Amino acid sequence: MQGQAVDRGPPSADIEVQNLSFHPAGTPPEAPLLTDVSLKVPAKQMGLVYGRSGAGKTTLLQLIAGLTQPTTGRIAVIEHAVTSSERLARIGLVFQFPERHFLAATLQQELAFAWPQDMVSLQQLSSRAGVVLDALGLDHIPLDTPLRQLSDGYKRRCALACALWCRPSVLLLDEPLAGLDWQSRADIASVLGKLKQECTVLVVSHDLRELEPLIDVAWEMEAGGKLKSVQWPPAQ
Ligand SMILES: Nc1ncnc2c1ncn2[C@@H]1O[C@H](COP(=O)(O)OP(=O)(O)OP(=O)(O)O)[C@@H](O)[C@H]1O
Repeated sequence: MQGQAVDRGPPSADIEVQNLSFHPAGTPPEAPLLTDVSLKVPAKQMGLVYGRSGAGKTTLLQLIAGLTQPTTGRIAVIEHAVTSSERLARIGLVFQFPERHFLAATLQQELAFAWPQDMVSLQQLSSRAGVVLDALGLDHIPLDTPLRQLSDGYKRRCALACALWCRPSVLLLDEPLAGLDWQSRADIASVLGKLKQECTVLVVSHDLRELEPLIDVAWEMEAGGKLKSVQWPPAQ
């Protein structure tokens, strides 16, 4: 990836989860989705949660992002000099296969959803676009290119651009390499390495190859949504 560092935005933050349990209504009492989950990813590090399909990894990201309320436990995204409402706006969440959920026809229109133009001046918008698109290697793509004409790897970069638009301190990524060819996987892994210089990143994945060198701390999610801390890098 060409590009410069993503931004000189707010300081990045620790992600801290303490004794989190999630037991949605309608699920059997003996089978919580998440059980006493605790983790901490220090600022500007990348954390990984891996584990089998259906273990509860995506659910954990949704709870950290505030999309769902935990049954018990505490979630903190700790940074300096921001209010709690600002903090909520500083989490970028990218779902699995985000390109399937684009709302607009072009990158420019999709970015406008991420940062409605009436909130900022045109000058701010175009200067922010320059920084984000350059960081993601999208600077050579005309903003009015139809998203459907882009390769899967470039669509994935576009989804990351939308998540970065509001200068998040924390990025939560669900299977960021899923469904990509080897070249795109390598390219996106390289992008993520760069994003880590600016944001704290938590990735959930069961697909580790390209991500392995980027990971600082890792946990395995076991059956019953229990999290086990693992040595990283793993012993050979
Ligand atoms: N609000 C909810 N109520 C009931 N069941 C739920 C709720 N949210 C998630 N689930 C179920 O919890 C399980 C865990 O789902 P989740 O998507 O978090 O797992 P995952 O580890 O991310 O799996 P994958 O790797 O396949 O994406 C699934 O069986 C899902 O259907």
